[in-house]
Order: sequence, then structure tokens, then C-alpha cells
Amino acid sequence: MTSSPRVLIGHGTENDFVVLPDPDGTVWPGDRLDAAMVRRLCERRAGLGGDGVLRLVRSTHVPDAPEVLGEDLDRCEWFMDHRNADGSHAEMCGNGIRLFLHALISEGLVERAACEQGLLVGTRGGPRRVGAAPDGGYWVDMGPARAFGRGTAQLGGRSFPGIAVSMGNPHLAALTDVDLDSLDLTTPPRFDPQLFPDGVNVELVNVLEPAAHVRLRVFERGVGETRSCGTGACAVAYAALVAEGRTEGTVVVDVPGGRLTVQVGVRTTVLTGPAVLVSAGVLCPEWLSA
Ligand SMILES: N[C@@H](CCC[C@H](N)C(=O)O)C(=O)O
Repeated sequence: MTSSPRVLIGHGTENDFVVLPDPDGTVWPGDRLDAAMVRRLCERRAGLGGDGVLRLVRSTHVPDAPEVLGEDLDRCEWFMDHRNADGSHAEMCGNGIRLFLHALISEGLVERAACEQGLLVGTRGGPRRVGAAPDGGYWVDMGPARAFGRGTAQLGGRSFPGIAVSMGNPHLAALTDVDLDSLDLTTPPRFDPQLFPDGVNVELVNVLEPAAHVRLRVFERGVGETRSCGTGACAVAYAALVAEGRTEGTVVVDVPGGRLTVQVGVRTTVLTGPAVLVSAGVLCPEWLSA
């Protein structure tokens, strides 16, 4: 293993990540990037701090890539190896995958000009097409939203009914008239474990303009409250459309860390938003070996 691995810090609408360039799988081989190391990296005082980790790696160096990508393996040179701050794997990350492409470009691993039509990237939720937008931001087609029932989040003695939506990862999107600023999300919302056996990301949503503009707060599985969630924005956009009897449309989603736009179609859900790299450096050997 490299003694001082290169590391970047970045965010998408303030959903922040530790980014580890490892194109040939030589920097973080085997189980070096295990759950304990991910937790250390994401620790905000004793580590670098982040809502998760993104490893920039070619699919051929990811042991579970053949299983999750199947016959698409050969079409996905790159794999977004995403981890939540608690070390768990997630199937998909909408803010992370935009930052992933931005970091590939910034590290000189991919040409920006080659990404205008989008690059197919492997994820544990399957392949996703992600591209560079003309305004400097990034878009990603997350595939269709898939509703799988109705559930209720319990928080602070109140019930928030919503719909269960898969964007590759599970969400409970609850539209409510309760003032979002009055909610205490320092404790996890409770949910129905039978509907969500692998846990769930919970979004609480105020509709600002029906089927067009919403605001959310989110409690992420494996992290806690975050300033944004890209897959959550997609689930919420879908829920806001369904609430108006629609399944297609464009919804602006305000998150605590900024603004995302989601175009919901029959077969596609296109998320657009910024990706920002803040710093680049190396991990110190003494911290790594401590
Ligand atoms: N913040 C992400 C979602 C990250 C994964 C999530 N916590 C999960 O466990 O499903 C996003 O931008 O989509």
C-alpha cells in the first residue's frame, strides 16, 4: 500500500465526502478500506470528516462488481465504491456520483469533453449514466423511481406517513405541513422494519408549489441528518408528482445545503446539481498506522 495515500475532500450541495483515488486498486488493496477505516476517515474531529467515502477505482478491481453489474461490467470502466460514514455500503448515492465524475476529471483520469453525453459508471445499484452539464454542474440518470408501498416515520411523538421509493437504495418520502425547522433530527426517525428490512433514508418534505418545488430535510441510513441527499431528492420529486396524480415532470428540490433539480420520466430520473472539490492532499502515515 502507498504510505501516503492521496485524498480529496468535496461535496454536492454540502453532502460531503472523503474521495480516495485508487484507479488500479493498489492504494487501498484487500480489506484495507474496511468499515473501521471508513469510520475513522469520516470522523469530523479525529479524521478528515465526511458523510461518506468515495473510492475512485476501475470496476475490474472491485470484487463485487461482476455480481452487481452483470453483463454491464465491460461497459463500466469506473466503479463508484461508496461507503456511508458508519462504514456500510449503499447501493447508490446521487450527490456522490456527481462528485465522483468531477473528481475523475479533476484527477485527469477522464476527459471532461468525453462526458457530455455521459459516462456509464458502475455502482452497487447497477450502472448509472453521469455527465457534465454545460453550466459546470453534473447530471445523472438514476433510472426509474420504483414505489413499493406506504410507510410511516415516527419522530418526536409525531407520525409522518409517506411512500416507500427505491432509487436503487430505499427511501421513505413523507410530505407534511409541519414546519421542517421545528423538527429534531438528532435522533433517528423510527420506521417499519418489515417494509425496510435493510434500513431506510427518511425524507420529510414541505411542498412549496405542487408538483414543481419542494423543500426537504433528510435523515440518512448509515449517516444521520445530512445537508442533502441526491437519491432522496429523486424519491421526493417522484412523491410530490404522485401526490398530484402525475408520474412525470420537473421538480426543484431545496435541501439545507443548496438546490437540486429532478426530471422524472417513465424510464428515467435525471438529477442535476453541483459537485465541488474543496481540497487535495495526502493522508499522514502516522495517522494511518495509529
Ligand atoms: N447521500 C446520498 C445517499 C447515500 C446512501 C444512503 N445513506 C443509503 O444508505 O442509502 C445521496 O446523495 O444519494
